[in-house]
Amino acid sequence: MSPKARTSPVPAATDPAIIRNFCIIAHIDHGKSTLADRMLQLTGVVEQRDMKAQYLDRMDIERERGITIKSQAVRLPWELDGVSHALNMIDTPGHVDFTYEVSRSLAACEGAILLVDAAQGIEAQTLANLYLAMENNLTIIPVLNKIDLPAAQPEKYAAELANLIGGDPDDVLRVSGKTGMGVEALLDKIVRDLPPPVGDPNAPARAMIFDSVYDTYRGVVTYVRVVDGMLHPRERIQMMSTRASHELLEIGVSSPEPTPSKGLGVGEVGYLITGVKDVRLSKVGDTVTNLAKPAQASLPGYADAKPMVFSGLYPLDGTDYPVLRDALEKLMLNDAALVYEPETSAALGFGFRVGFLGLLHLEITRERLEREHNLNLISTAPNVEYLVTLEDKKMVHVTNPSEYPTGKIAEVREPMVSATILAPTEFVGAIMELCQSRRGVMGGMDYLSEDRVEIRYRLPLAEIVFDFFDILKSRTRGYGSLDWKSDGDQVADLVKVDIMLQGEQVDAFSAITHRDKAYAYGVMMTGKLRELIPRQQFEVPIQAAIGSRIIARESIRAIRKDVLAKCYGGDITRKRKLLEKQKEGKKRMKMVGRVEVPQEAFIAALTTDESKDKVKK
Ligand SMILES: Nc1nc2c(ncn2[C@@H]2O[C@H](COP(=O)(O)OP(=O)(O)OP(=O)(O)O)[C@@H](O)[C@H]2O)c(=O)[nH]1
Repeated sequence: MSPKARTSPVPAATDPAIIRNFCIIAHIDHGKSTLADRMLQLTGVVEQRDMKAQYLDRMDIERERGITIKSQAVRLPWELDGVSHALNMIDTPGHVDFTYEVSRSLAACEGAILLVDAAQGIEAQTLANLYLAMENNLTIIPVLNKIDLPAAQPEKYAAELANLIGGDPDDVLRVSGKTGMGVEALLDKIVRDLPPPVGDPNAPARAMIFDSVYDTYRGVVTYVRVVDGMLHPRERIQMMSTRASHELLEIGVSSPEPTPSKGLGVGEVGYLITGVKDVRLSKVGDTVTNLAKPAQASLPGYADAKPMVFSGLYPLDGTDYPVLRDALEKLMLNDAALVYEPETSAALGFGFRVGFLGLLHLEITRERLEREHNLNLISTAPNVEYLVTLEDKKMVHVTNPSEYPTGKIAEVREPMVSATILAPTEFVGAIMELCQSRRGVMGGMDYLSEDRVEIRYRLPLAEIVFDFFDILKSRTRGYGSLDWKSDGDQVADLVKVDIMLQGEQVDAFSAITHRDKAYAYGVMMTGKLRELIPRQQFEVPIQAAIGSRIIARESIRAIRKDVLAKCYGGDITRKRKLLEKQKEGKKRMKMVGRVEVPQEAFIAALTTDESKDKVKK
């Protein structure tokens, strides 16, 4: 049957019986966005000629990197047995940094397609997302994707999936998002197997906000799922957490372009526009109700996204500070997970301490700031947040080594995570060794099949958030996958290592590390700086210290750079030119005490390999 024959105009879907709300959950790269593309095409909502890969990934960065960052919701018409249905599909991100987006989307659905690459099998985020879906009581449709690949092993992985969620391996659908094979059958199965939404159409309206995005032209666009009652355009609505009221300027569904409608009823997923300019006024997790007939109780919300990693962002050119401030403000309109506050560094000048969900989030934010606002930025070495208790019982939250208290410290607590690693059994030894070296404590181990194992560890966040995944990948030859979630905190033996140039402390290079690793950090940093800082007219000692104890030392020998050395004779204009040029060069230097440090040295010393050139995890 041709795709057209199976689709019909979107019905005014106020009858919940014909609605199905679902999301696609998968490990990163298992093909969610490609499958979503095929569904858009098969249901006819996107014309063949307008189709482009990853249709729903709207941000440039999403397209370039081939990853989904923001969730998207689209309505798809699908006819089964002569009845028109409205399927609301919510595409979700796969990377662990954006898990909070996934959990929000799940709460708006009745069902989830659990998509597994037929050449890879179950991976860590497959499990993590499956557990999230189960916690939300979703009906799960297991699907193997990429069956067109020669390396696909559908039999093996269908058995693995059936073993994991129960059921018969033959019931696991096999599709190819690339060729479209099996996708029609999947759409049929969604209609047949997923329960329609239930809610009370006559009750006061209650709609849950699962995403809010800032659009330059339309202001904040809020995505909602209506649970009870109905929302109409032009009526006044109320946000239940703040009691703030707004007029509904527009309400509609994305299919996938925004299409205004006459209202949204029980079970519907759509967008609303109120004219507010700040996503925080349309907070994710909040409940929207009618002002005239407000609901009694709000829907259960979600936990706020909590920043895990902090880094200082400084403009290379100090005069760009106001531009950076405005840019951050704008970005925050769209990214409720981003937090920032101004900070100053003796070495880098004025900047901001910014909290991120993880390194990928940091990198994407930095890239967007640089690209969309034409900024050149230095980001300082990322840090987790420590809780320091002083002997006088005062407690300090430290997100920046320069805030580390100098007084008598009673204890320092660091954030912990519980991590799940999936890999072929042959790598168990290598994985355990890696986790052990990162101060991990093993929680358990399960065999998913005879050649795949799930290993659980409790580890300090600081030990896994930076380069752990890369090392895991290389030690498992690319087969290991990792997922983690935060798991309280723990007392740790941490120290602050300071770096000094000619006896002057350079705050931007300080770090908080475990005592056992302080020496290695000191040696690494002093060595790196010796290479990076040009020789000066006097000798420059570079020292690493814990308090007043020096743990590593290097020195840069003196030199006097005479730019006029090659200029014999008395050509005054040429001499002046050379001296002018030297002055220009010096502008790019930062003075640390009497030492001139080139900007590049800061960038190179602070750029850990994983905060650079990293594309996908
Ligand atoms: N051969 C084949 N390749 C596929 C299929 N589906 C997806 N791919 C490829 O797999 C890669 C990842 O696909 P995406 O759709 O971007 O994966 P994703 O799960 O959406 O990734 P995130 O959005 O980053 O979570 C791309 O290179 C796709 O072209 C398929 O059915 N067959």
